[in-house]
Amino acid sequence: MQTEKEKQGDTSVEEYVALSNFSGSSSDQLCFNSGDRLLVHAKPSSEWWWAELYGVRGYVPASYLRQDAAAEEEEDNHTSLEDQWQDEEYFGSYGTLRLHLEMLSDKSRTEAYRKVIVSNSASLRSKVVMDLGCGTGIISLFCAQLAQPSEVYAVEASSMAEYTRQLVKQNGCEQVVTVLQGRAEEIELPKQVDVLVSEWMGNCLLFEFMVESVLLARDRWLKEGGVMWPSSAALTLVPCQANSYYAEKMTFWEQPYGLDFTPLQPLAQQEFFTKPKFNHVIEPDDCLTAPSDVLCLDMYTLQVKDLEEIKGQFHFCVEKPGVFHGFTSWFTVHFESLETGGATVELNTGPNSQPTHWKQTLFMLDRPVSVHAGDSISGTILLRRNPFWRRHMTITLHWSINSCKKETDNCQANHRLGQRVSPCGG
Ligand SMILES: N=C(N)NC/C=C/[C@H]1O[C@@H](n2cnc3c(N)ncnc32)[C@H](O)[C@@H]1O
Repeated sequence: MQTEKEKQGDTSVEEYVALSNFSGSSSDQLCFNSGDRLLVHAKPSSEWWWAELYGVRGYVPASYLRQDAAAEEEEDNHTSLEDQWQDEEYFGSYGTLRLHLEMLSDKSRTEAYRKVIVSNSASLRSKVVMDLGCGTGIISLFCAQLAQPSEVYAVEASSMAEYTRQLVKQNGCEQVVTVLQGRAEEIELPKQVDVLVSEWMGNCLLFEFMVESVLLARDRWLKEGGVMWPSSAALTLVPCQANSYYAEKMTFWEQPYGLDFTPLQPLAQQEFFTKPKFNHVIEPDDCLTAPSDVLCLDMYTLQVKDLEEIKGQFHFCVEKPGVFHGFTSWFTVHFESLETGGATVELNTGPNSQPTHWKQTLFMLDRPVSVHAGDSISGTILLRRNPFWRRHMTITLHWSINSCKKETDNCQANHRLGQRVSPCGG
């Protein structure tokens, strides 16, 4: 039987299977559905391929496709959904103390949740609370100690749950707090809840995609009119300088020990500047413009399907001359008051707030660009969830710099374009 390749008589054509639906966002992109068999004619980049479906050709995202043979292979030793969520590794990592110690040692984060409980203690009286992904149970213990809810369901999927039960007992909270071990989207709660509280935010806000579990639990267990904590979340971006990082990873090769190692600089760019730097600490002075919230999530209306692709736009006005090395991002979440008109609590992980264990995330440009006051940097950010590895995403930044140099007495805007595609995952 002739394969598609033989039929096409075109040796370079390969057949791939679509893993997920894709609705293109521009006329040169091909729309397809999960299971469609596409003919890939060219792979101009690692991100976008030129493919054909039912005789129509267009660009398709490579991460949505599996090589046909591999797809059959996968069919045979079927990759389970748990594997696509990497549950064993993920919940295994939360079964040890390392990450819980890091989160508990983060005063800014933990105090923010305590402040939410304290400032809503009166309204929490007789309420039913779900603490999703409770870890050691710190938020549930705050609720039981600092307020008088009638029930707190502390849900934890990892093996930490058995210790959390001991901590609840050790602190005399077993009358109020019930620890339930299991994935929040699978366990049964005794009743609906008035408040769903969770500390789900990952790097770049969404990495780990624990937020999906929060949304599923909201739809299943939150009473009509119930409260989500956090209530909203925003991802913030700012064009920035990163002189020390640039010096450390790039300038270094110019003259190590008096030798010229510059032929290694293209390697350094590929190895150090094509992936996000998660543990970056940006100084306020490194910001070239005012920061801007590029994505805003409303935890009451956000749907799981919205998480596949989230788009934002930005337009930054450069305030001072400097070197544009890249973009830095961080997030802020807000906790609305249980009382109408009550004070909102904010947890801001940016450079002008108390440091947190998330720090900030730096996306380096391939090469730095000098900018001047009055220039503008505008473009788009696209968070695209990986259709296969469900805790991962790719962040794509497109930008253009419009600079208006008055050197020749007239304003010639010169247009410099850029793109950074960053895989955000393990
Ligand atoms: N990354 C940040 N900020 N926090 C990570 C916080 C993760 C904690 O929540 C638990 N967890 C995560 N997802 C679920 C789920 N669907 N059901 C039950 N427990 C879950 C993990 O085992 C950690 O203990």
